[in-house]
Amino acid sequence: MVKSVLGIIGGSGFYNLPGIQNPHWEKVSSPWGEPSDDILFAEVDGLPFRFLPRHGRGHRISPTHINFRANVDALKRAGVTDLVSISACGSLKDQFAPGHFVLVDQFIDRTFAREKSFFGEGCVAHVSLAHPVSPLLVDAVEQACKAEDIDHTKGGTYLVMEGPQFSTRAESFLYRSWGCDVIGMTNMPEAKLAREAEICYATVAMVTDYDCWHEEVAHVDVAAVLAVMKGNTEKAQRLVHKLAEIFPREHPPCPIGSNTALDVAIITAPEARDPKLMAKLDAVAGRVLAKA
Ligand SMILES: CSC[C@H]1O[C@H](OP(=O)(O)O)[C@H](O)[C@@H]1O
Ligand SMILES: Nc1ncnc2[nH]cnc12
Repeated sequence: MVKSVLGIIGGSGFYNLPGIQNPHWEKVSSPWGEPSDDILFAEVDGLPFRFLPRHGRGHRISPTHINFRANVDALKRAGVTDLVSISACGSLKDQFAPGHFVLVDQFIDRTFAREKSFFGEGCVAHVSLAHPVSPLLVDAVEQACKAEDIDHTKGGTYLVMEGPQFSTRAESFLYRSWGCDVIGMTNMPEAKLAREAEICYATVAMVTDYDCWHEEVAHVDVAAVLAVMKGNTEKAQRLVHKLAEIFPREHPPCPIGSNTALDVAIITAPEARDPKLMAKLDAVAGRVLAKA
């Protein structure tokens, strides 16, 4: 049995986790460049725990400039088996009011200025993203929400926009017409890269605003986001503590194969693979490369 290592990526407003046992920040180097920050290593009742602030402490990095590959690779090197993203988002549905948490299960990726794969020239891979989040991990997050009495909905589609500007009203209405539930700027390519790295992934999308489609609510700005974010972060920190407390110490196999995604993904013949790229893939694809 594989031992679980729980990783959290903290989004806007969530840059640290007070009250955790044996915390220390460690620099984890990655061949994919600079991660957003050092990683906070800690333990919760024997469960290894890792935390990375997505925008860096002090919120220095905008969505487009986050090095998602370095972040996911560094978390993989830090041993993470399960990764929960905690994200601020806009709501595209009346029933998801500010303060509500949506445990997203689908994404539409509209980003266009980001590196989206560890693979490419010298080794081509196509992982499945039909089910981008890992059901057992979402179940555990939901259990923690219930235990902490956090108002939440399981399931929902997160539209990922490039940003950093918020949407136009026409865009907001378009995404509503597509049936999307929430909107943000960060969960792609993060979810794609987690799948390539065989890390189980889930997202807690914490609603801060109604974007700009609502007839009775002013369009989103940073002040509106900040006004709700503090309360959301306090709830998210409680949620993370509870999740770590209840999380299975032995990692169950993922029913959708998140942790074996590369078994059927790499198409490049072994003799045609670029040794330089293969060296960079040592952490992400180590499990399958060791077998080859
Ligand atoms: C400060 S509001 C916009 C900002 O917040 C969200 O980031 P994160 O997912 O890291 O919480 C959103 O995607 C934008 O990057
Ligand atoms: N309305 C919105 N659009 C994109 N990202 C967001 N993050 C928080 N609110 C958002």
